[in-house]
Amino acid sequence: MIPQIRLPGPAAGWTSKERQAVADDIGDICRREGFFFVRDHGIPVGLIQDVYAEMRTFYRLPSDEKNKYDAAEESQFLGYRGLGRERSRTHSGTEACEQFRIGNVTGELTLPESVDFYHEPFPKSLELFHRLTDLGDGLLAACAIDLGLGDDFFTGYLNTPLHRLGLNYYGASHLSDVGSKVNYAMSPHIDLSLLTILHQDEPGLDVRSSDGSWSEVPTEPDTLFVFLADYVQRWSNGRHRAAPHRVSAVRQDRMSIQYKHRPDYGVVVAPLDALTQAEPPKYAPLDTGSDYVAVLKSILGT
Ligand SMILES: O=C(O)CCC(=O)C(=O)O
Ligand SMILES: [Fe+2]
Repeated sequence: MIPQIRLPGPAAGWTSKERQAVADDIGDICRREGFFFVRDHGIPVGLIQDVYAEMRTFYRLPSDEKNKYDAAEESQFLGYRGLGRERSRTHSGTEACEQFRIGNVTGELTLPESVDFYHEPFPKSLELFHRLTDLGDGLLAACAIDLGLGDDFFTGYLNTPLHRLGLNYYGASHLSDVGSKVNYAMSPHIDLSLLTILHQDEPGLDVRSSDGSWSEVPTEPDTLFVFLADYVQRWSNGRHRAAPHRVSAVRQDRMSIQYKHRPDYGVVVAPLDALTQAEPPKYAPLDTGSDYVAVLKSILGT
């Protein structure tokens, strides 16, 4: 059973007392499993439905239209990843889905088009992106409180953050179209983010608990699924757990919306001194700029 947390409404309006209450509610869960549902997050279900409508419109376009938005290092990996474009990190094939990313870019890298170009097909998605950024900030502050770091610990690393909204489409025939030899549509992984907030229109997401067992994440229209990811786990020296997840072999059309809350470009994430006194560092430092670009280049083959 996945825990469900009731939030005190839209995160942009949380008082420090409310943030503390959220920290009290999620702290134990973050330390044990790192995933949970949230209700009463203040994001209208209608907005989420509008995003699915935008996705349906986009993914029905002919390939040459979609490929105009092709994701590459030059686009800071915003844009479209067609079927067969993203390599699996765990097997020799590709992920069995089409994807689109919108989000922020960094001034430290160049972008050939205006960022608005990539947001053009997705105005409602951009609105959702901003609301999820508020929620990500609030949940991250609650994590920081639970870790004893103070609620604004992460804000210094979030000046021009590279948050991302992923819009994924898993078509009923995509697994066979890419000749997949494995029984899942997206390989098991943890996200390269601080935390991720996800909504799915159909089941398909599986999450791995700390005892190693996988369970299916149910679909609940008015709740969001939250899981912790690499950077929080690394920074906290594993005190907060990143949740491995995958997408099972999908036999019908399925869409997911995942918001990845990310720090600035070029932050070196390493276990914090304050959290490595009892235990030695378990994770190597990771650069949210060069290391992130290297991972994306390796999976997108650019
Ligand atoms: O589609 C999903 O439910 C999960 C996708 C995912 O894990 C990702 O894009 O990182
Ligand atoms: Fe993921």
